[in-house]
Amino acid sequence: MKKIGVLTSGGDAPGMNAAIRAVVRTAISKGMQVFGINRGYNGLINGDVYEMNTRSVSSIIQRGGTLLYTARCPEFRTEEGLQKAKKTCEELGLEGIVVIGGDGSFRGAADLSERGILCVGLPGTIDNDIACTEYTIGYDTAMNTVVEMVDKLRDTCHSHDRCSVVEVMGRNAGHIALNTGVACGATFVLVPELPYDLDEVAKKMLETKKTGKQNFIVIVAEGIGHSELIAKTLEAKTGIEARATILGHVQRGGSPTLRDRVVASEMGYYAVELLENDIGNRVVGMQQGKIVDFDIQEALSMKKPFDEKLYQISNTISI
Ligand SMILES: Nc1ncnc2c1ncn2[C@@H]1O[C@H](COP(=O)(O)OP(=O)(O)OP(=O)(O)O)[C@@H](O)[C@H]1O
Ligand SMILES: O=P(O)(O)OC[C@H]1O[C@](O)(CO)[C@@H](O)[C@@H]1O
Ligand SMILES: [Mg+2]
Repeated sequence: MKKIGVLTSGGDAPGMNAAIRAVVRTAISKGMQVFGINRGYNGLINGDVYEMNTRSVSSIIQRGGTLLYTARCPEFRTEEGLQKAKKTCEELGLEGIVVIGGDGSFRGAADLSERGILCVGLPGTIDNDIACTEYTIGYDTAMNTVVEMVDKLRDTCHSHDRCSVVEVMGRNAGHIALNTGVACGATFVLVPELPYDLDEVAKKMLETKKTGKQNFIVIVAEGIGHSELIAKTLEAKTGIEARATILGHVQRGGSPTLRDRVVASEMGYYAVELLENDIGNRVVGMQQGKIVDFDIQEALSMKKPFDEKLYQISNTISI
């Protein structure tokens, strides 16, 4: 392959820029031409594409967001949209595309691969909810943002002897909630993967209060939601004043951590190696710390286990 494209799609994630940089520079170092596609699959449909060089990606490794912008593109789910995208690729001579995004973006990448444009997916989402990989680009940065915010909430909870109910992102996955809960010493973590009972949460708050505990953090995963109602309910059940905070999109921004920059660089390099060898319809992932790749359909059919051991550890030591 001599000409490839790169795009970002779905929700953005810190480290996407580091991945774009790695793709562009690896491709150029291998004598390939590389084109940036703006706003996900929209750019492919509308021909919003430009040739990149080594300097196009200068000084972006430390920046959050994505230089190529991102979008959700309903038209790409139609045959007409896919044919328009294919036509853009054929006109430009693009033989392969690196798609940085989540599971939806990978479905689109599989559809385009089936139509002759070989795509390689890189997992870019803060949620870490992609089954074929232990790690997704953006996860570490988002969790560190949550930890920084919850530490601030802890300060004011401490001053007022309160409970802070903090809702964190993760769509239908509780990985961010569980890990940040452990890291912030949360009394309870509520995740969509496991059943919960607010009577149990209240009971634990009251029991630990008896031993001298004066302030409380309860982490609620986005998939559970209703954090305002949860705060009110816990206040009514315990008599401890509670406030809800929904952290929201602040979790999607910011300068990527070392881990996100390094993993994004490794995965970007790996994706170009696949395309260089005319291998497409693959998703790049990490297994036991090593970068590996899977057939897209196989990757999409996998199920990600939830770390119940860590949940148990969290409950045991937050007393
Ligand atoms: N089944 C599908 N077939 C073809 N294209 C799809 C399909 N699902 C999603 N896409 C394309 O991928 C884009 C991104 O998908 P989606 O909005 O699900 O985000 P994602 O990649 O899963 O990322 P995240 O969940 O992290 O935000 C969609 O807007 C659409 O263009
Ligand atoms: O960009 P939007 O549409 O607000 O998406 C928010 C969703 O995207 C994510 O940030 C990443 O998948 C989820 O955690 C969240 O549910
Ligand atoms: Mg998704």
